[in-house]
Amino acid sequence: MTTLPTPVGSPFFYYQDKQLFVEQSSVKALAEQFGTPLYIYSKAALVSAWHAYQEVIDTYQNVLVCYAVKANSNLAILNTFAKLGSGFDLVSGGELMRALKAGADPQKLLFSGVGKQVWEIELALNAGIKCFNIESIPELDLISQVATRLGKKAPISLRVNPDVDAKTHPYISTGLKENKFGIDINLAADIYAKAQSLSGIEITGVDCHIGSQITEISPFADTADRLVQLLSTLRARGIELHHVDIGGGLGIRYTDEVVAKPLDMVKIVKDKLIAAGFGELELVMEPGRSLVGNSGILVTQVQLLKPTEARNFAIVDAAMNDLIRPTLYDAYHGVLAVQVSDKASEIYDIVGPICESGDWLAKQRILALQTGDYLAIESAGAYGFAMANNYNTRPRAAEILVDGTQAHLIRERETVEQLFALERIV
Ligand SMILES: Cc1ncc(COP(=O)(O)O)c(C=O)c1O
Ligand SMILES: N[C@@H](CCCC[NH3+])C(=O)O
Repeated sequence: MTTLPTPVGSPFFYYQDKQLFVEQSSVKALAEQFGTPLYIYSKAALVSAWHAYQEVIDTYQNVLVCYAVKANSNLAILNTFAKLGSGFDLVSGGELMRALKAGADPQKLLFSGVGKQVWEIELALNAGIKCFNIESIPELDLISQVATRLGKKAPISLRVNPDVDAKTHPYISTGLKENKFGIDINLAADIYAKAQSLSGIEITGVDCHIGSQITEISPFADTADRLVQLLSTLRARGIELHHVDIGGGLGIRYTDEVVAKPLDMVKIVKDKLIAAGFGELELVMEPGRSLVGNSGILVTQVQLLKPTEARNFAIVDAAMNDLIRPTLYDAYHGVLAVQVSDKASEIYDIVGPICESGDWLAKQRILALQTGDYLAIESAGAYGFAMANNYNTRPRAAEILVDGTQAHLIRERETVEQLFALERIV
């Protein structure tokens, strides 16, 4: 008897007759129809992930969830969340244009990031976004100048760096003193006082984001303690805010992680705010990965098997340019056979065709493989396609959104001609 693997994270990916399905659609049929490498997202999984945040909104009312566009910025994904009522957290003018194109409400847009440029600030001011999350004093001055020139006031939060340990991978931790992000929380009260005196600035909130793929609640609790201290200092100085933005960062299950629900995390933060007399402030959140990560897979086809003395390599048609997380963070992604075989299993490293030793997607996985088989790389909905690139002149993959039995092509596969269309021989 062949035991079927268990997909992680979402019930919308499952096996039926040894075949992997996304909702009511066969992954093999989609791979044959659209080719590989292929990103496939489940609409039901996206909506279900949103519902975990809707539960927070329903429980506490005065809550705004702003999906972090960087995690997966496809217009169809943004539109799905916009229709569910989501706002968006943006880090570039490009993301702002995407969000507007996808139907975002400008009043639910946040602009984060350490290096906002003048054209991006102008675009955001003219769109009438909810808030700029400010990361430094020079940025505060710049935004005030641009707003004054346009005859506007820029609504701002200071992104404070609470110096808490998010207990995650160092490359995706952002709330420690040595990270480039945010403003030292101990300096924030004075900078708010300065902001009050700037002609182009309207203070509306405080913001923080301590890192990504956080699985424990305690770093959020520590952050809430630090925020409450700051809010009290500001109140004593006569500065009242409208909202508290606790950022994103909740993790997902890649293997066996047990991750807190958004409501459980928010309850701890809200309890602290309420106890300190700040319960009436609007709560803003910027989740990315937890809304999309386990809603997507990357499907790839085995090109050939290459046994060597040290390793069995399965060389597949997806590579580090399609999904860079293993190479960049040593990240683990589950690998599922799209069609489970009764043949004997072996241990494989799943690698791409790119000329880098770091070009691997998974190591030491037990699989029964032959040339032509399809594999699904799990938990690829967040920071997958969004971080894809064209290294080795590889066109980026197509993207499909499955809704029940229907599959919508939401991004065509790039062509090689498109990759050099902007280049000139001189
Ligand atoms: C400012 C900001 N907000 C939100 C996010 C989304 O984070 P996550 O995908 O971990 O929820 C990020 C990325 O980590 C970020 O840098
Ligand atoms: N790209 C990272 C997350 C970074 C989040 C950006 N602040 C990842 O794949 O895990």
